Amino acid sequence: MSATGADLKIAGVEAGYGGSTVLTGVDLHVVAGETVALLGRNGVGKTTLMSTIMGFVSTHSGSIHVGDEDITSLPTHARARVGVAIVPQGRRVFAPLTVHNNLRIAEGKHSGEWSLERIYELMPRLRERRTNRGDQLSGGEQQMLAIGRALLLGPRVLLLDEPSDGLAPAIVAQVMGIVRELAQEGITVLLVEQDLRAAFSVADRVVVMEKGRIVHESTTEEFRSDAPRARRLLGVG
Ligand SMILES: Nc1ncnc2c1ncn2[C@@H]1O[C@H](COP(=O)(O)OP(=O)(O)OP(=O)(O)O)[C@@H](O)[C@H]1O
Repeated sequence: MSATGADLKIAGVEAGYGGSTVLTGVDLHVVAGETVALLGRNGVGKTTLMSTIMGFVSTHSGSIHVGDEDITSLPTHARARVGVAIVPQGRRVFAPLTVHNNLRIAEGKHSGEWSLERIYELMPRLRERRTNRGDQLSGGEQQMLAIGRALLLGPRVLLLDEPSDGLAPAIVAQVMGIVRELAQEGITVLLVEQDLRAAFSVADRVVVMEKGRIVHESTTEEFRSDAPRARRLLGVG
């Protein structure tokens, strides 16, 4: 059956590394079941926001809620239990392990509705490659494996950090097709993406970060209809 997404509410979040503040007051509400693309120039804090939602980076002030639960001070493993999972930038699959074992490690921890069988149904390529090691996979296959590992945690909110990075256009389209299917399942998706075409192909809404805060929010359609504004916000040609 379909997974139920949860609201992700970020209010006044300031966070950073050691003494330096990267997020300077992020307000963002992703509604349950929505797919939001988080865009912005390099270094504005997109990955830092993802890391802060996961608890890899601690929040200095403000709050993060998933559904009714305040996760602001929870350790990462407890956030995962509440239903937040990340597909990190760079994929980070276990190179020496087979596809199957990469998935089985994640499977042990989950309580959700994603079985290994369901992952293989969603991404048949992984079933074909199940006895291959992580480091024998193509970039696209690694991305699918990283998505599979996150799904086995039973997420209500799924964070994807630049899933198209380094992939050929045809493979990007395939990965975005998978993201669309997850959205159709009702999972809440927050997607950091440099490939605008890819982002637009899945996102209901677009939010743009600049200097550690959200400076623009609109529907994808509205964002696309104003190319000069998009160029100004993203610094792209
Ligand atoms: N582990 C870290 N330790 C210290 N500073 C960091 C760390 N990671 C990122 N930063 C700094 O935080 C700022 C925001 O970086 P972040 O990676 O969040 O931006 P981004 O918008 O995701 O950029 P990109 O699109 O290049 O990934 C940058 O100034 C960066 O140098």
